[in-house]
Amino acid sequence: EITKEQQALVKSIVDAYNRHQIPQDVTKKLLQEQYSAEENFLLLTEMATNQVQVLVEFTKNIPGFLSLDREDQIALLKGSAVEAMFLRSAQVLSKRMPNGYTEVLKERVRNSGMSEEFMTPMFNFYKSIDELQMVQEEQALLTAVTILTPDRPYVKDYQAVERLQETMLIVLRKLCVLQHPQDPQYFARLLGRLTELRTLNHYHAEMLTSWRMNDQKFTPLLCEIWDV
Ligand SMILES: Cc1cc(C(=O)O[C@@H]2C[C@H]3CC[C@]2(C)C3(C)C)ccc1N
Repeated sequence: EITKEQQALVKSIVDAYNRHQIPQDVTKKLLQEQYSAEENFLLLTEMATNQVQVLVEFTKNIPGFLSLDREDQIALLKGSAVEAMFLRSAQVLSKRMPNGYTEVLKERVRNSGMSEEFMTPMFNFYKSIDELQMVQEEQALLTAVTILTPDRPYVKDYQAVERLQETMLIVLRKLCVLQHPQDPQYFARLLGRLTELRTLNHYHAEMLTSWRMNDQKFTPLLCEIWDV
């Protein structure tokens, strides 16, 4: 019951999602560089900067995104960057990574000057995403749904964004029914993760402030996307 048009939509989104992955050199560094707090923080900065670049490239490939008002495109990117990054890194951190990466990244996050109060919700989120065992179509569509959230600050044409998000949600729901026939609540649980994601915005904003206070170095791209 997925139409030809919807199949084409899913294919283009999954291709974009896979085309813009985190380059191997960033993940390889995770295993090689030494473990000083400074080195860890620099690695996370590089990882975050890269994830924002990957996010921008992926977003440009979401059918219809580039036909939105230019300023709304920026508002959606800035409004969803944290959530999209946590979704993407949840996949990087998921068990399916080559063994050891997950633990190494967790260790580096733990020893990077990030305080415990952000660590807990972050790793709880990673665990809840891992339990869903999403297929790549679901991961890519859920990221597109997150980016196309109409109620971000400064979005002017709410309806235009809502229409695009609606298209993605309809396809995602069909995919979930086909992919998890034994679990009729699966789609609802996926959307529940988006609610959990929004709470991470708050923790992330505080994390940025605490890093700022310790005069930690950010890259220009990270300063631009988060107005720091
Ligand atoms: C401004 C700034 C932000 C981050 C960040 O958001 O990191 C993200 C939070 C977790 C989710 C994706 C991250 C890279 C993570 C795995 C550390 C990392 C370094 C940095 N200088």
